[in-house]
Amino acid sequence: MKSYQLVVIGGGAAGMTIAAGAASLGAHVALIERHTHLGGDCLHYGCVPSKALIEAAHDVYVMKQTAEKYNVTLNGDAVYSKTKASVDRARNIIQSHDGTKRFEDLGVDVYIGEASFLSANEVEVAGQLVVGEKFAISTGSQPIIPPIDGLDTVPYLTNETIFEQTERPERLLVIGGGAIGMELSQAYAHLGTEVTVIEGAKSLMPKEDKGMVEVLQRQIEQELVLHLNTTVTQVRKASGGIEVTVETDGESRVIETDAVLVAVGRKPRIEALRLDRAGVDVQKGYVQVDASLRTSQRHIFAVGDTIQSLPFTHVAGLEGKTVVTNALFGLRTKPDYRAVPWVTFTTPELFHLGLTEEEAREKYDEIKVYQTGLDEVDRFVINGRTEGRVKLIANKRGKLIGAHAIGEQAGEWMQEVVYAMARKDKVGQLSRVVHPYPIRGAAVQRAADLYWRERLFDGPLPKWLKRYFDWKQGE
Ligand SMILES: Cc1cc2nc3c(=O)[nH]c(=O)nc-3n(C[C@H](O)[C@H](O)[C@H](O)COP(=O)(O)OP(=O)(O)OC[C@H]3O[C@@H](n4cnc5c(N)ncnc54)[C@H](O)[C@@H]3O)c2cc1C
Ligand SMILES: NC(=O)c1ccc[n+]([C@@H]2O[C@H](COP(=O)([O-])OP(=O)(O)OC[C@H]3O[C@@H](n4cnc5c(N)ncnc54)[C@H](O)[C@@H]3O)[C@@H](O)[C@H]2O)c1
Repeated sequence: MKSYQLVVIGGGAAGMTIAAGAASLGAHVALIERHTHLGGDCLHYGCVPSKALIEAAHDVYVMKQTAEKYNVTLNGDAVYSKTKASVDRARNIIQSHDGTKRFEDLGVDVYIGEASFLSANEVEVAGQLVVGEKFAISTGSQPIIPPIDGLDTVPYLTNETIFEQTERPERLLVIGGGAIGMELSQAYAHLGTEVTVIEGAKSLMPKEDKGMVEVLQRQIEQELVLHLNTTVTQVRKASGGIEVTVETDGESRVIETDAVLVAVGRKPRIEALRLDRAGVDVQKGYVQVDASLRTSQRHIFAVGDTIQSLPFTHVAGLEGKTVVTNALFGLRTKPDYRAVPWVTFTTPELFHLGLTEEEAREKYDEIKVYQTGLDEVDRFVINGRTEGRVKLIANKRGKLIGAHAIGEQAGEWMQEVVYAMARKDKVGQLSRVVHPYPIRGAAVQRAADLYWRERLFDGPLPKWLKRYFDWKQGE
């Protein structure tokens, strides 16, 4: 039996941040991971392989578009083993930065095995007893598998298996039109797969600003088949592949496919932890925490995808840093979620910060919306990639409360708005930032310029100025 000042359970984005931070400050730390590798979902089954796949698929898409544009004939299809090699390469390199050795060098004891609480201060892992003064639960999440008749009779894919496929399916049916569904369905479509997406809701990506989703939907519908407001009622093996029965407005139809990807959301991975034995409260499947990320047992913290905050790697990191100081020094600091952006890496990219227009209208009596199409921004015109828009949302005093964009590389050039929101800037301040001509970020400035145009030209000022200049002329 060994005892530690801090025991971190789960070696993903949040757990690695906590273990490295606490050990660097000199604490005695244990890090427990059920897989033989650290890195968590983001590195092995999430962000990294998905972005590598998207990038490879994007290369193929751009290559085909470019060939068509310049009248070049391409022979043959992209070989999937090369795409898979890009995915493996990205994972391997990043894994080498985040391997067990890095943590052992920092003085962390790494335990490999699935942890379960025996009591509020003891966990068992691979037959060993580990005792802790403080604990951090960072065990992440797992895919939700909907109760669809026959789904378990076919080898359906999830984010945990799709990146291991060595062959590209000719036909892919994706259940769920959210972040994973959109990113992966489009990537496979770009690689040449015939893709069908089944989304239960009336629109794609319900958490996103509607104006942005409209643009995405227009693009997506050119590349794959989309069924909204549709449910899957049955899945079964057939001689030619897999038959999926779907229902829209009471009407059934059967779709034949070679593979099915389930992407209908995620839930915390906490069953194995036996939180009941530690006395940690769980509600609706999430670990309950207060604003300082303490659970119902004050010495046990929970972070990342196990709690009901924002399920992103950068948020897991933000929460992990908060836990280091709170657990080691007994502080009550809170993660600041006010300026947390996220990006869906579709083509074009979808950027989200703060309130959507729909949420802002519900929350405030009066809001201001400043938006511009990318066809009004020179760099997008030059590149011939004008599909997209930027929307800045402000309260009646002009303070930024939301920002959304869809466009080529929107995740990169919208970052200046995150800085502005974190500084509690007004929209007008973004207009004063000098942007080198002709970068894509000028789209932000162009939308922000509308703030001044409204103030200067839509009010009484132009009338007064006209009178003044008429008077001067007549002097
Ligand atoms: C396909 C996909 C794409 C994504 N893309 C992005 C993206 O582009 N950007 C972004 O910000 N987010 C993305 N995400 C979300 C992101 O992956 C998660 O929000 C992030 O990984 C959460 O970090 P975490 O530390 O909470 O959990 P994880 O990174 O999943 O780490 C949890 C770790 O705990 C381990 N564990 C679980 N139970 C136990 C146990 N009992 N004992 C020991 N160890 C245990 C797991 O094996 C895992 O290693 C994506 C997710 C998916 C599925
Ligand atoms: N770029 C990124 O940052 C990124 C990328 C991928 C995933 N993620 C993270 O992973 C999380 C999970 O992604 P996800 O796509 O699984 O979930 P999601 O919540 O984003 O989307 C799930 C979708 O499935 C639909 N749905 C639910 N049940 C259904 C059913 N039975 N039939 C048809 N449709 C159904 C929902 O209406 C929703 O649109 C995201 O919330 C996000 O935080 C992030």
